[in-house]
This record gives sequence, structure tokens and C-alpha cells, in this order.
Amino acid sequence: MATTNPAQKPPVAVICVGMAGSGKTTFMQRINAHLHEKHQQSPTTTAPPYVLNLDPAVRSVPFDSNIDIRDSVNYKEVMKQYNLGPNGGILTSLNLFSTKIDQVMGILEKRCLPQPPPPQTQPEATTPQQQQHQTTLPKPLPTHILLDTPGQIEVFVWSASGSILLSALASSFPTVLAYIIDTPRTTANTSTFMSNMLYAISILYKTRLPMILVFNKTDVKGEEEAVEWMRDFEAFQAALRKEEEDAMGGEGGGGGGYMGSLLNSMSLVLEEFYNALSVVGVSAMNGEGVGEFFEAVEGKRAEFEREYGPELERRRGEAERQKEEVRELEARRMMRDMRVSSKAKGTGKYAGAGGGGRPKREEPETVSDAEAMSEEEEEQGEEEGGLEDPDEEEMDEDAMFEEGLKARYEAALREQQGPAASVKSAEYIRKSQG
Ligand SMILES: Nc1nc2c(ncn2[C@@H]2O[C@H](COP(=O)(O)OP(=O)(O)OP(=O)(O)O)[C@@H](O)[C@H]2O)c(=O)[nH]1
Repeated sequence: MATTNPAQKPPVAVICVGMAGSGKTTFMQRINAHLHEKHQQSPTTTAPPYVLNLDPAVRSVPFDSNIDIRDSVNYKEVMKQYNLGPNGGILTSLNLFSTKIDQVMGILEKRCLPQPPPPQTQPEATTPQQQQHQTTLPKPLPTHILLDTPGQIEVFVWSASGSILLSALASSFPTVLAYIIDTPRTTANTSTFMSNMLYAISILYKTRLPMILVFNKTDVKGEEEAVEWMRDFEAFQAALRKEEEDAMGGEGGGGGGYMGSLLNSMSLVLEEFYNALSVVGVSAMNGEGVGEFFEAVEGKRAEFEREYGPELERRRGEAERQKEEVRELEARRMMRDMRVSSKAKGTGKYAGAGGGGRPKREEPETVSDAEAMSEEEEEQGEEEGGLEDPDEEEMDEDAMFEEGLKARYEAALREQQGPAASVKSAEYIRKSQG
């Protein structure tokens, strides 16, 4: 049996986000086809990518996905059942899917990360040629995990389930965001361009993952103008001035007045942000620029390992510590429950004279006996410094636990047998106590 190659780097997860209609799905199809081609060229060293579709509302996807949200959540049913509109339906579908994140991560890790060799059983008789074949041909793993996200970008990026999915992915794999931009539409005027850039910043800030700006549809309009606006703020300001002049001439377009000065200052502020981004021009339609995109992905993988890795490690440690605390709490609770049940069986310290518990007090037979006993008690109290009886405190605590246990039994019975049963069981408990 061929094992996986432990020396192979873990695959990088590429998450495609972008405004509706920017070309995410077409781009996914293109990069998926590119990686499949690479696999066909050298099937022994590269595996096809692992593909996930997280868009529950898409009718059909033009690529085969290994995990598809539509297999586990029916978007239309969700809308009907919860009486939701399209965005609420997508959000709820993502929420439902994110409850299965452990299973999804389990599958991804199994399929995409090197697995430990199987435990040694009886060594089978193999020829030297077979042995050589086994050691020299480890199973290649996917080099990329590709994710398509819903067109309603905010539903994915700004929802709790989106954050859960992203952070789970980033805690196991180097993760890179590909922000797809519709180049012809974005460069139509400076305000659309600036709005799109601000959106990209907000996503970068929210997810804290490395990002590649993918200027798509370069077969219609090249990315040069957009890149120039990013790299040279004077060029952007010149374009802005031109739009203002056009607007004065009654042509519409860009913003004058406060809008112009806002865009002007923005272009200066954003310089630093632009420097942190990788930019590529791509045509998802004809495949132009896909090679450059994968080079940028490799650059961002290195950045992830360098800058985001340590932060993730810290967060993972924090989560592990919290889990440990919860486990300890559970263990303590269980120990207390066990103590309660041992008392019920008559083995605890309050189990009566026969059970080795606290000896029963003798009843006074005469008034003088009672006086003598109360004097004795007072003396005892003084000897103990007048402190509260510790047993009394413990009994209160025990009573609380018994109450809790009873409530849990009742809840379990209620769940099993419905509301009528819970009334009966409550009566039974009352009677058995009385
Ligand atoms: N000319 C050209 N058209 C493109 C390119 N990429 C995508 N398109 C077109 O843009 C439109 C939207 O593409 P999709 O891939 O569906 O975009 P999307 O972002 O997945 O859309 P949603 O799922 O609605 O968010 C389609 O008509 C595509 O054919 C490209 O590189 N060049």
C-alpha cells in the first residue's frame, strides 16, 4: 500500500471571495482546471485540488466539488421552514453547515495532510521490487484546497459561521484569501474603485488573513489602470480631477466637493495597505494570468507561515487551555454526582448507624435529660469556637446537588416520554421522598 508523503508541504487553502458577479465561480473553475492539468502532467507527484463549495444558493457549479454545502443543507427548505428571505436563507444554511465543521475538518485533514503509517501487522512477504515500489511512490497529496463562497459576500465574511469556517481552516492549513474584482466595472470611476478597495480592507481587517487582489475579466479591460491607481496616488488624483471636470461639464461620473477631497485623502491613507497586498490581473474566461496567481499564492503561503502562524499558535494554545478548564470542571461535577449516588446506596457517611455514618442522637426521656443534653451541646459548641457545623454546610451543598440530579432525571424522563411522563415522575419522586 502506498503511504502519503510526510515531506510534502501542507496544501494551501485558497478562499475565493468577491462581490456578486465578480466572477468567483468562473475563476474557481479556471484555477481548478489549471491544477487538474498539472496533475495530469505528473500524476505521481501532484494530486488534484480538494474543492469545497460553500454557496448553498447556487443552482449548478461548473466544477466537481469534494464537499458541497448543498449535500447537507437544502437552502430552499431552510427558507421555507424558517420563513426567511434569500439572504437569511444563505446565512442560516451556513450556520447549519458550520455545526458540522469538526466533521469537515476531519475529512480535510484525512485527505490533505500526511497520515501516520498504519500500525505494523504481520509483515507480508514482498519481493525487493515491491518494497522499492512502496518506498519510492508515496501517494501525492493535494497542493491546494479551493473554496467558493456565496455571492453575498457579507453573509460569509461578516457572519459568525463564516468566522468559524475561516478560523477552523486557518488553524490547520495555510490560508489565503483571493479577493476577486470585476475590473471593467471597478475602474469605471474612482469612487467605485475606492469603494471596492475599502471593502477589501474591511475583509482583510476582519479575517486577518493574507490577501491577493485578483483583477478579473482582463480580457475585457486590463488591470494596468487599477494597479497604477494603487501604486501611484498622483495618477489616482489625476483621474479624480478629470472626473470632477467632466462632472462640472454636466457629464456626471466621479464626485466633486467633499467626495473628491475624501477620495483624495483616502488614496494617501491607503498607500500602506496597498503595499501589503499582492495584485494580479487574470481572465477567468481565457486563463490569462493564472500562472502569476499561483506564484502570488506561494508568496502569501510564506507570509502566512511567517506572520499569521505564531498568532494562530497562540490562539490554539488559548483554546486548549479553555478546553482543559472545562474538562476539569466536568470531572469535579461528576465526582460530586458520584458521591451523591453513593449516599443513596447507603455507603456514604450519612447512611445511618449500620452504614457507618453519623450516629443517631438518642431521644431524651425526661426533662432533666433534655437539659443535660442541651448543656452538653452548648459546651461542645464553645469548644469548637462557636463555629458553624461544617456538616451542616456540607448538607446544604449536598441538598443542592440532589436537587440538581433530580432535575436532570426529570428532564431526561421528560425528553424520553413527553410532558405527561414528567408530571408522573415528579409525583413519584415527591411520594418516594415523603
Ligand atoms: N469577459 C469575462 N467574463 C467573465 C470572466 N469571469 C467571469 N465572467 C462572467 O461574469 C459573470 C459572473 O460570473 P460568475 O462566475 O457567475 O460570478 P460569481 O462571482 O460567482 O457570481 P455570484 O455567484 O452571483 O456571486 C458571468 O457571466 C461570467 O461569464 C472573465 O474573465 N471575462
